[in-house]
Amino acid sequence: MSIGEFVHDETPSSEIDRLEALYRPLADAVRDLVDATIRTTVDDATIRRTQADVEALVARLRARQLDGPAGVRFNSEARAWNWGNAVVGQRNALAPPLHLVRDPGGLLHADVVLGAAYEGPPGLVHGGVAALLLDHLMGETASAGHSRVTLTGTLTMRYRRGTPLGPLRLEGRIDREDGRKVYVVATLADAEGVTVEADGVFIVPRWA
Ligand SMILES: CCCCCCCCCC(=O)SCCNC(=O)CCNC(=O)[C@H](O)C(C)(C)COP(=O)(O)OP(=O)(O)OC[C@H]1O[C@@H](n2cnc3c(N)ncnc32)[C@H](O)[C@@H]1OP(=O)(O)O
Repeated sequence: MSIGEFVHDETPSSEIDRLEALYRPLADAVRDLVDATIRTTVDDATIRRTQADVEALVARLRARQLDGPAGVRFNSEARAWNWGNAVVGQRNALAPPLHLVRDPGGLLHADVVLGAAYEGPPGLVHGGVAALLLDHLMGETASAGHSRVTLTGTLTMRYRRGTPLGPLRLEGRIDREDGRKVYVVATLADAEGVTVEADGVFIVPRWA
């Protein structure tokens, strides 16, 4: 990864707010489409008609688009946006998405509801999805409010019990720091308590 992928872009924060408000409902609708596609029991003809409709919508969006991924952009107001991010991308229907909340005292948390699209074992969250969400939350924790860039160096997960689909909470905090290494601990929990514990080393890369 090079620093060239973080692009300085002087789009005002108000315009980013406007674009978020425009795209978020579209991503929500596509997310709903994914869930409906998994769970529908309609007849074959309806499935085929829906497929044609979806293909027409895709063609409409492809009329004008970027050549590659959206990347990460930031302006001089310290506003950063990454439309396609796998966990928080506001235009990404694959992202749950996670809304991160910084608590006084350095804890970062997020409440999320995971549905059928995130299933691994029956009724349970896929282990890789749990790791994905925790990795992102921990990376954001290590970056200390976007004051520095950190990348995941080593991530360790302990799956204590299955995580049921439904409402969940993630929490992360910095345990300690040693030079460019930031040690983060985090949990994923349901209403009954912790299901996954994670600890990781996040590195401020030498190029940052
Ligand atoms: C601001 C926005 C916030 C958004 C948050 C998003 C969170 C998303 C999290 C991710 O998914 S990041 C993507 C997944 N991670 C990567 O792709 C990282 C790939 N690896 C690298 O880019 C480099 O290997 C890395 C930046 C991790 C380290 O390269 P450096 O050249 O900067 O490290 P260097 O070799 O100088 O080592 C510095 C220290 O870190 C230690 N270290 C290096 N790599 C490590 C590693 N992988 N695990 C643990 N420790 C590591 C190394 O031993 C050394 O310790 P000491 O100072 O004690 O000697």
